[in-house]
Amino acid sequence: MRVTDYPRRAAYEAVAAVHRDGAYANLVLPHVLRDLRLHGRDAAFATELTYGTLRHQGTLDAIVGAAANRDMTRIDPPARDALRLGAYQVLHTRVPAHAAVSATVDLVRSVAPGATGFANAVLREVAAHDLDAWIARVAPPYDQDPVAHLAVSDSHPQWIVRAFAEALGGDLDEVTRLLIEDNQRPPVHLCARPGRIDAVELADQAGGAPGAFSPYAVYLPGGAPGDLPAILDGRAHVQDEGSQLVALALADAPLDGTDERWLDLCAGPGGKAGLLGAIAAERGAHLTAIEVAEHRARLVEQAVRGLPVTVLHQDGRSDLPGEFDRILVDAPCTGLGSLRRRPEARWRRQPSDLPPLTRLQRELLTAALRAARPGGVVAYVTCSPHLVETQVTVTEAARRSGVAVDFVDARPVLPAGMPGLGSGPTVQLWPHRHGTDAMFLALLRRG
Ligand SMILES: C[S@@+](CC[C@H](N)C(=O)[O-])C[C@H]1O[C@@H](n2cnc3c(N)ncnc32)[C@H](O)[C@@H]1O
Repeated sequence: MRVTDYPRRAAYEAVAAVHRDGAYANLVLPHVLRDLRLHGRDAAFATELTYGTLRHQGTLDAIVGAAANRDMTRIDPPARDALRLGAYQVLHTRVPAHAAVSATVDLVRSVAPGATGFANAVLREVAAHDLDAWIARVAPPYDQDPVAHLAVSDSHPQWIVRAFAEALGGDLDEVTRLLIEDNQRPPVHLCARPGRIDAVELADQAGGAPGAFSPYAVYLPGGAPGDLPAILDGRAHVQDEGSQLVALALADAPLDGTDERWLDLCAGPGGKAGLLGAIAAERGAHLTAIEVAEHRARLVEQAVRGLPVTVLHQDGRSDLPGEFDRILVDAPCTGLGSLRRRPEARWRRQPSDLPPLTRLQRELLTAALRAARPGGVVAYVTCSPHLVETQVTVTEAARRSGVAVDFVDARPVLPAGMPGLGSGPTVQLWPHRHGTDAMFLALLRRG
């Protein structure tokens, strides 16, 4: 393989590892880039190819399958992944079609030698039409079946498009904007830890800009923020602005009486515990952070070093240590609200994931409601907008908890002037409305 093709080779290795080994792109790609010694523009191109191909896989598969005149499942995995990468370059990048085709054929020659001629013919057919023309050919007509059309045109499984449409009240224009946003490279957000560094100073140091909503958010134009001094010494951490906002909403929810004992029931890896711990330090409160997975409990310990936080490695559904004034339930969920950040997640998640997750969510929220002192506040949070994980879980847990529960309107607790917060009392944030992950927030007060 020519040296100039190492970025494509890297993207192929990463995409193949995702499909073959169940790898996560964000974890495997850095290893591949290191092994192939790719930096700078080559690494950026390999990253763009990997993430873009995985995000657009639904659309690409429909097109490649049509161009090959056979179902994608009948193409051997190495040739299949190489064709996806080639089609991505042809249809979604500025790489000239002839260069994309010949580079992909070179790649196929090394990973699936018997399929070289086939790959050449299929990619030439792909390159014979532009993306819009292909979508018109392969997607069901929008006016007959808009969900099926959007699933192909904007590369999401149908069940996810349907779930988004339900959460957005059936507004298909908004659904389309959301799907388009899910296919973009997400910005990196930092959180300037209260009392440690302010957002303006962090923005200056990082070459970013202060966020629109969270007073602690900084937007970065790109790059890897891990080596910033403020991150290395614990004054800041990487965190989506929506995650900051829901944690802040718990800290700022109105409360009568004592306000010293805070609980984070699902703390790993510790993003929200880091922010809440920094606020607790300023207010003289103490946070207990619970996490059931041992390695994630260790990550929480690292994230809260120097803060008034006790980390407990245990199941959050039982033996909670006493009564609390404020409790965060950042529940395990499908993660459908952060598909921008995990390009393969949409193809891995299945509707069958929902029943066990929603049971766990109900049990964790019930345990939290029972552990809140009378008058205490519980924030239930998911990074999924799926109604079954949001409204249904909250309503069911409140009904079955055996304690009196009132909803607190979450909208006035969020920063003034935030648009698109709906009719309350719960709040759903959206990538296309707020530039955040699609975080859900319900604030509940124990009677
Ligand atoms: C959405 S993540 C929390 C993210 C975290 N709050 C943050 O901001 O970094 C959910 C966490 O709940 C943990 N978890 C799952 N079941 C649990 C249980 N029964 N008790 C406590 N934690 C649990 C998972 O291991 C996972 O780390």
